Amino acid sequence: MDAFHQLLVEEGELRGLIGPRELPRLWERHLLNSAAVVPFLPARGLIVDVGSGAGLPGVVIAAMLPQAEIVLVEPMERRVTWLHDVVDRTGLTNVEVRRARAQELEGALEADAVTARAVASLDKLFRWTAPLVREGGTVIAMKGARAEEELAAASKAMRASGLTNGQVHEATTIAGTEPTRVVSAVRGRGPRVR
Ligand SMILES: C[S@@+](CC[C@H](N)C(=O)[O-])C[C@H]1O[C@@H](n2cnc3c(N)ncnc32)[C@H](O)[C@@H]1O
Repeated sequence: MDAFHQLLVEEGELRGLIGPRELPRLWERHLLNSAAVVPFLPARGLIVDVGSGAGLPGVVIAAMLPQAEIVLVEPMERRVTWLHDVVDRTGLTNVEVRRARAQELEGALEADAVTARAVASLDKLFRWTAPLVREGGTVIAMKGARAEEELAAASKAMRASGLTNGQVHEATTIAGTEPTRVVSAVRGRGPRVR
């Protein structure tokens, strides 16, 4: 985590990944915020982070769950290059980087959980990520203060994608840091309705 933080400090702004105002608050706003999803994930198995960008939350998850396999999915070449550099320079051995849009990977991955932070509206996310999750697996989306409203608005897309049990959880890592909202949904049994 320290090595990742250091890389973001040294190169994050230069490589267009993080705004200058974010640098002093990388730990709280980005790294600890990303760490808040970890309790919602399995300690082992395949976890796919869609739209990883600078590596959030995927790289943080990989560092915190060394027994899980993490696939970072990112379509932008520049960001994919960065993610490969991060993997090389942090020495993480449980990470694979895939250059793709989530929608292009249907049938290619059967994840135990898929995560996404600041990637798209929930209705889009449900449609993009549900096909990447095994039955009984979970979709985990990090959302802001309006998570409940967004979940209500996306309930049709959630069901149409074969997901059930949509819930909003408030999550924090250490006392004093701003809580974040985590939306979870489970891939149900039965045929998906499109
Ligand atoms: C606002 S950034 C957030 C990056 C990171 N998750 C974070 O929290 O800092 C959104 C990222 O999602 C990626 N993205 C956009 N559409 C996508 C799609 N259909 N599939 C996968 N990634 C996508 C973008 O290239 C971008 O890197």
